[in-house]
Amino acid sequence: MPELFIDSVNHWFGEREILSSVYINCKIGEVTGLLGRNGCGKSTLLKIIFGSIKPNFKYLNINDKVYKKGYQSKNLSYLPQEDLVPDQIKVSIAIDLLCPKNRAALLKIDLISKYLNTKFHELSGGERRFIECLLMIYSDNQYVLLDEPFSQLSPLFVEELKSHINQVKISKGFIITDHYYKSILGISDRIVLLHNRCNYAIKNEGELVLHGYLPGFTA
Ligand SMILES: Nc1ncnc2c1ncn2[C@@H]1O[C@H](COP(=O)(O)OP(=O)(O)OP(=O)(O)O)[C@@H](O)[C@H]1O
Repeated sequence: MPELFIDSVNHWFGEREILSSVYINCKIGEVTGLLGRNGCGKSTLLKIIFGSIKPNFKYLNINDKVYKKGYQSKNLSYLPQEDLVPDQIKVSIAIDLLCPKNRAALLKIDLISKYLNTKFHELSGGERRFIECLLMIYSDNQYVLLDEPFSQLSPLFVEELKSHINQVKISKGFIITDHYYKSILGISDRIVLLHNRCNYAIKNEGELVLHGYLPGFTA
């Protein structure tokens, strides 16, 4: 099955080791949920996969080909925590640039058709985030990295976004991180926790307590 995986990720910021022998993957048809405490290195890991941070070491493989930077595969979309599209670009132009093959599907979405001729800086923070997430979900690429897609969104937008991810995931692989952990648990086929610089495969919510991500009861 086609797959993106990154192995043996090692990264230091100055004297501090952030990631140590980290592995994460996603297959086509799958959502991998990435959880972890503030500052544990989730965004750094996504940036390393995309290629905007050069780590001390990593092995990145996308569809059986090795890459130095994920974006060089021309098959990887990445939503950073920050704004994605420049302020002065209109929604319609962003669709042409990022999702030409899926324009028709995007035009069926109410908020997109409403704001087609609107510039990104004229949208509210949540509207902008929602549309930027959709641009990545419906991008022409097979693999999609989403860094905190839900955090600025009202509950209805969160549900709508989850439904779009479910609709397209048959032909795509996602790695998604967010602190709306219930949404991540709900939408993911697998959960990876970053903790103490390492990755852990998580089988249930109890293990998130065990590893200190969720608060738990002590005897
Ligand atoms: N450019 C940088 N230079 C030095 N340290 C950095 C840099 N970027 C991030 N860090 C540090 O690396 C650690 C991991 O940061 P990162 O943004 O990857 O965490 P995160 O898991 O995404 O956190 P959050 O959930 O709060 O968004 C943090 O302690 C942060 O202070």
